[in-house]
Formats: sequence, structure tokens, C-alpha cells
Amino acid sequence: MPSLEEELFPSTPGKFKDRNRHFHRCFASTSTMFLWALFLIALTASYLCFQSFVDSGNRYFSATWGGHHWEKQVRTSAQIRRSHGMSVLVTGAAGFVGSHVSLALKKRGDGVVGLDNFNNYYDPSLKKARKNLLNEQDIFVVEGDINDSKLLLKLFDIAGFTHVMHLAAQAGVRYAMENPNSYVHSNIAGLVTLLEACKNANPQPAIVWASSSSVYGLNEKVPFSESDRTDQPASLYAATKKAGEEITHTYNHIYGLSITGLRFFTVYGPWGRPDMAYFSFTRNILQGKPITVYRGKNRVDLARDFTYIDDVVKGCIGSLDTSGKSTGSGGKKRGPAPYRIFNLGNTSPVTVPMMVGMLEKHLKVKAKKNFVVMPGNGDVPFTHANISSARKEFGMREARRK
Ligand SMILES: O=C(O)[C@H]1O[C@H](OP(=O)(O)OP(=O)(O)OC[C@H]2O[C@@H](n3ccc(=O)[nH]c3=O)[C@H](O)[C@@H]2O)[C@H](O)[C@@H](O)[C@@H]1O
Repeated sequence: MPSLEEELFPSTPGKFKDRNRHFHRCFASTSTMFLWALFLIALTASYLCFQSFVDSGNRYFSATWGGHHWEKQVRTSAQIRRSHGMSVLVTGAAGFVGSHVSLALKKRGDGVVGLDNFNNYYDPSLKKARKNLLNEQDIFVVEGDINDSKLLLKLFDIAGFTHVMHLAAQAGVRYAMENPNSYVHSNIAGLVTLLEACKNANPQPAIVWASSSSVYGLNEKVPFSESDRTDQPASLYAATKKAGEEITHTYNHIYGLSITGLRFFTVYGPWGRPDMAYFSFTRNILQGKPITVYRGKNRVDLARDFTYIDDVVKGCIGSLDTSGKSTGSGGKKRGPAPYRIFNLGNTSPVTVPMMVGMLEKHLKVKAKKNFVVMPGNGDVPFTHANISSARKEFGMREARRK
């Protein structure tokens, strides 16, 4: 059998005619192959385009909402099942705090509809697992983004929420250096889109939302009180949360929306966020990998007012219960409405090495610690909450040691 080379480049002149025929056939099959290749490339390109559209859609706008069945699920989930109960839209419901608050509200008979974009800041399968927990308790979680104004309009139309517990946010202090725009997208643009929907709703809901202890930034006066200065943020994350406080104030002032901002202090507990230190340290310790422990200037240990999730849930629900009403409707203010800010902390800071010590004790494994000077990546040396306002307003408890 002649080789391909022989076929293409025949050694005897007598085969030239043949060669042309072969060449022709060969050209025909090459051009077919070329066309097939082009087709496949086009197919792959359109698949990739579609995938990236789906991905960005999943991240920002989900097209999966709408329809009769979907509306029925929203309506049923929003139904209040106790007297004087509330109907709450919980944004970030598949998140750490959001899932706990949703379950607590549902348990006491309030109507709850969740909203979450299931983005991939950390493993979305954890968010899906939290969503399944909520589904088991008949809480419907809408897959969508707070920047999707049409979706919000639809949700308010169907459910007429009395309250919004706004916990959807781009969290994490240090990640802001990697992906600054995600903070603007969720914590600023998303917040404004949500507030627009709330202000236009009739009746307007009362809003409780998650600010952060990070707004105290480089403040050195301890413990941190709500009246302390918050104009020296140390990270873009903190700056977007501080911006959120100013933005919500504007909506309260112009449109009569009842607003409560909660400054959470490093919340921990079951179903927590894998990006947080207690979680990633645990994983590394169990896998025998080293952990990096930051230190301040002069080898001073960093400290956080770590706050247990149940206390934060109580603070969220206490805030919803005492929020007072928004006074406006359909975008018009009818009178002044409450504007409040509370610290939700433990009032008992723990140093990071102490936290590591507790993990070692409970895991019964010694951590491989690398101490490094705190990089200038948005961290602050310590946090310490004064929660007397929250205690007075809704009985927030102090110094819970776990
Ligand atoms: O209270 C808050 O406002 C913030 O609390 C946490 O932020 P952070 O306190 O930085 O929590 P972690 O990331 O869990 O860090 C806890 C401590 O461990 C330290 N750390 C973190 C990571 C690491 O590799 N090594 C290390 O020593 C940090 O410097 C910090 O002192 C949350 O991640 C923020 O979303 C939240 O808003």
C-alpha cells in the first residue's frame, strides 16, 4: 500500500494524472475537514459564549425566575402564620447569617422569602446546602441578584413584604484587593437598587441591613461605640459598608424608609463562611498544613470581638421587631421614619493566637503556626464592641463565652 507521502508526491511521472486526481480528492477532503474544523470552532466558541453568559447570569442576573408556579412558591413562602407576624424578604438567604435568620423567622411563624445570587466567592455547594435546609422548612429561596430591579419589582408585587432583612453583600476584608468591583457591585449598586425597590413599594417595608464593625477602621478608642468616628476605613470593604450607611441615611431622609444598620463583629458558628480565619485555620490544622497568623506592630497580637451566630440572629430579629414603620409609599415620604445603627458584638475580644489555641484544644491537634507581620491589606489590629444601645433597644446580651 502506498504511503501518504508516495500518494501525494509520486516518484514516477506516469502517476501525475493520478496525482492530480488524488490531489483533487485530497483537496476536497481537506476543504471538508477545514469546513468541519471551522464548524467545530464556531460551535465551541458559541458554547463558550453561552457558558460565560450563563455564568455571568448566574452570578448577577438569573433568568430562572417567573411563571405561575414560581409566583405561587413566592406567595406561599411569604405567608405569615402567626398573629402580628411579618413577611420578610431576606437577601443573602443562602449565606451564613442569612440562612440562620431565615430559619429563626420561619420558626416563629413569619413569612420568609429568600433571595441569593449563589455567586462563587466561596464554594456555591455550601450555599446550595444551606438553601436545601431552608427548603426543608418551606422557605423558598429565589435565585437572583439584588441588582435585578425587575425581579425585585416582581417580588414586591407578589409578596408585599412588611420587612426586608438585607444581608446580601460581598463580604471579606482582604478579598477587596483582588476583586474591588465585586464590592461596588453588591455593596453599593445592589444596595441602591434594593432601596429603590423598597422606596417604590406600597406599602414601604422597614429595612434592617448588615453593616460591619470594619467601619471603625483605624479608630483607636475602645470599646467602639456607634457615635465614634467612622471616617478612616482601612479597606475597600469597610469603605463600601460605610458608604452603605450614608446611602441608607439618604433614603431614610428623602423617602421615609425605616432603616436599621447592624455593625456585625466577626460572626462565627455552624454553617460559617470558609473564607473566615477560624474556618480556614481549622481546615489547615486538620490537614496538617501550616497557618499564617498575623501580628501587629511590635509583635502585638491581633484581636477580634468574635460574636456567636445565635447572638447575631437575636440582634437581627430584635431589630426587625423594633424597627418601626416606614412612613412613605410609592416613592413619597409622609413623615420622619426611624434611622438606627447598632453594634452587634460580644464585648469580649479574643486574640488570634488565643482563638488558634482553642481550635488546637478542640481538634486535639497542634497547629503549625507561621507568625507574620500583618500585611497592609485592609486588616485592622483589633475590634471591640460597646453594645449598650442594642441592649437598651432590644435586649442584646453581653459577653457570651463559648
Ligand atoms: O466584623 C467584621 O466587620 C468583619 O469580620 C470578618 O472579617 P475579619 O474580622 O477580618 O475576620 P477573619 O477574616 O476571620 O479574620 C479574623 C482574624 O484572623 C486574622 N487572620 C486572618 C487570616 C489569616 O490567614 N491569618 C490571620 O491571622 C485576621 O487578621 C483577623 O485578625 C468578616 O470576614 C467580614 O466580612 C466582616 O465584615
